[in-house]
Amino acid sequence: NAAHDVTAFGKGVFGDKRKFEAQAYEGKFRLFDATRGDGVVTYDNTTGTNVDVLSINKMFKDGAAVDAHVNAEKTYDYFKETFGRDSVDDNGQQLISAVHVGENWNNASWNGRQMSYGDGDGERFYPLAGGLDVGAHEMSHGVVQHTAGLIYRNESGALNESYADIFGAMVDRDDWLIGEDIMADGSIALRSLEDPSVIVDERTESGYSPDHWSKRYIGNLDNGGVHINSSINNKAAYLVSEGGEHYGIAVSGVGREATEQIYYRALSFYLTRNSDFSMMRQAAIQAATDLYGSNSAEVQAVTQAYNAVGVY
Ligand SMILES: O=C(O)[C@H](CCc1ccccc1)CC1(C(=O)N[C@@H](Cc2c[nH]c3ccccc23)C(=O)O)CCCC1
Ligand SMILES: [Zn+2]
Repeated sequence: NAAHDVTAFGKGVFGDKRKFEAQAYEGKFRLFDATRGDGVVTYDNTTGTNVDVLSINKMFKDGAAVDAHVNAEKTYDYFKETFGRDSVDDNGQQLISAVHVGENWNNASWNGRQMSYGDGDGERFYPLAGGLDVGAHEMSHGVVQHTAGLIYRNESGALNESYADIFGAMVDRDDWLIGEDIMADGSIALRSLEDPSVIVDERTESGYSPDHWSKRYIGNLDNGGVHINSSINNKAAYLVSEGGEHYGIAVSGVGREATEQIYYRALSFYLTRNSDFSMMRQAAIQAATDLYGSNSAEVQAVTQAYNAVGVY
C-alpha cells in the first residue's frame, strides 16, 4: 500500500505542541512532508530511519525530530513566500535533516547536502533542533551555496555566516538573537545581531564579537573567524532594518521587509565566491538602488549602516 500524506502532531524538544505534514506508510508514520518541493524528510541518525517507530495515531514522540522537521518546513515556506525561492536550489531540492547526530554534540551543521543537529550536553546547549533560528541558519547555508557560493573562510566566509544568521533572524522573527532558545549555560544567546559585543566568543582575545571592521579578528581560528567577523555584517543588517546610532553615526532603519529583500537580491545577483565586506557594501547599495531607487531611504540606510561599521 502506497504512502499517503497526513497532518501529524508531536511535541518539540521543550514540550511544545507542533503540527506538521508527514506520511502514513505501511501502518506506521514517517517524517516525510511531500507537500513542499521534492519533500522535507527528517531522520533519526541513531536508527537511520525517518519512521518514528514510537508514533501511534499520528503522534510523534521524538522532540528533536519534530522540531527539526518543523524548522525545515517553516524555512522552506519563508524562502518560498518571501522570495519565490523553491528550496535551497530554487528547484525543489529535498530538505534532509538528521537529529541525534554525534554523542551529545554541542553543534549543528549543513554539510552541503543536509542539516545535522546535535543533542547538546545539557550544560552548554540543549538539543539544537529546538532552535528555529538554528535550522533556518543551516538551511540558509544551502541557499548561499546555490547562489553566491561564498567561500567558507576569511571575509567571504564571514559573509556566508552572516547571511545564515540574517535569514535565521528573519525566519525566527521575534528577535535579533541566534540560539536564544537552546543555550543551557545561562547566556542569552550564541550571537546577537543587535549588539554583537554582548556575546563572548572565547576564540577571540577580547572575547567579544566585533561590531566594527577595525575590531575584526585576524587569525586562523574558526576558518579565519567566520563565526566571529560575521558580527560586523550582522550589525550592519540590523542597523539597515532597525536603525540606531553606532560609533556616532545615525542610521534610519527601513524595516525587516525591505532589509530581507535587499540582502536576498545582493546575494542572488551581485555577490560571488570571493566577495569581501567592501563588495558586500557595494552589492547591498546596488540591490537597494534596483529595488527602491538611488535617492531612497533604503539606499541611505544601507550606506549609513556600512559607514557605521567601518566598511567602505
Ligand atoms: O552552521 C554553523 O555555522 C555552525 C556549524 C559549525 C560546523 C562547521 C563545520 C563542521 C561542523 C560544524 C553551527 C552553529 C554555530 O554557530 N556554531 C558555533 C558554536 C560555537 C560557538 N562558540 C564556539 C567556540 C568553539 C567551538 C564552537 C563554538 C560554531 O561552530 O562556531 C550555527 C547556529 C548554531 C550552531
Ligand atoms: Zn553557519
